[in-house]
Amino acid sequence: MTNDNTRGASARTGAHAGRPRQAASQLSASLPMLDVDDMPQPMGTPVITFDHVTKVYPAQPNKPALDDITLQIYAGEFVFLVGHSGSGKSTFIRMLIREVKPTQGHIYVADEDLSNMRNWRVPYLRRNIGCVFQDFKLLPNKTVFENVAFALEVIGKSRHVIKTQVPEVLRLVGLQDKLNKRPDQLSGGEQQRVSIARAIVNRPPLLICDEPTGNLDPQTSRGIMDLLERINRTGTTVLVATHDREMVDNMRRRVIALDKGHLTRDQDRGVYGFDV
Ligand SMILES: Nc1ncnc2c1ncn2[C@@H]1O[C@H](COP(=O)(O)OP(=O)(O)OP(=O)(O)O)[C@@H](O)[C@H]1O
Repeated sequence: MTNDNTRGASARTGAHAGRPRQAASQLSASLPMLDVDDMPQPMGTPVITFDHVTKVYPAQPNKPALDDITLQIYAGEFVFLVGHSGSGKSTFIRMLIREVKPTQGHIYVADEDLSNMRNWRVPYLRRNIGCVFQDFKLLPNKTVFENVAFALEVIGKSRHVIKTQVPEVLRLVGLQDKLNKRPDQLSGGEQQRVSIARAIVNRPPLLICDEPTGNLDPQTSRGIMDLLERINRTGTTVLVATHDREMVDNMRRRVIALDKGHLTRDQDRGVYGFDV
């Protein structure tokens, strides 16, 4: 596959050498919530920078999971990460939340270099990144309200904040009538809405979704993508790793394609583009 990089030059330049480091508590402030009407143009400070990032897992020393990836994602963008199974999408995401460190190169989230980040700062990083996974990861014995509230409790938010923000976010995802249901009393689409509500209840500037529609039928998937698009319109940067060809082709957002660990395409208003 050819490297079809159609992004503007400004989206690919800008090494971080010499930039001041920021305290973890300043991450939110440095990732402004933009008021975005349409598709935002790359501008301002990148939310995510990959600077010649390579990841080699010890179990596969001759086959990098990611190989020399350089790219930037800006505040307010909606980006699809696509590629065959094993192309490196999950590794890309796991590195962003510092579950995995690069073997070479640097990753910056809001100017903070994750390679040098002290372990005690990692929870502060993760407060600023909402995560949604294919398998929802809800707590089965807690209600919808409690599942979302838990995300605020663990970071020490007051009962007043919880009482205000949880119903508000559940209204946003259309679950205001299901506050007292347990996950096993909900459909797959509703469970995914709970997990999205949990991911955004603390208003993170960055939302990362790994196969958010992988377990859902096409109509339910469209509802989830509409919701992600609405969240993006409030200014949240959204990164979605997916195999969902129909969704990517319909939404025509930025597409970053990986193939065997290589960045093969980075396209505005892109398409899924792989033969099945
Ligand atoms: N913990 C690990 N140890 C060794 N190799 C790994 C590990 N995790 C992933 N890999 C390898 O790294 C490569 C990229 O895997 P990754 O899971 O990032 O791909 P993916 O695109 O997310 O795949 P999928 O769509 O199936 O989830 C694969 O060759 C995989 O076997």
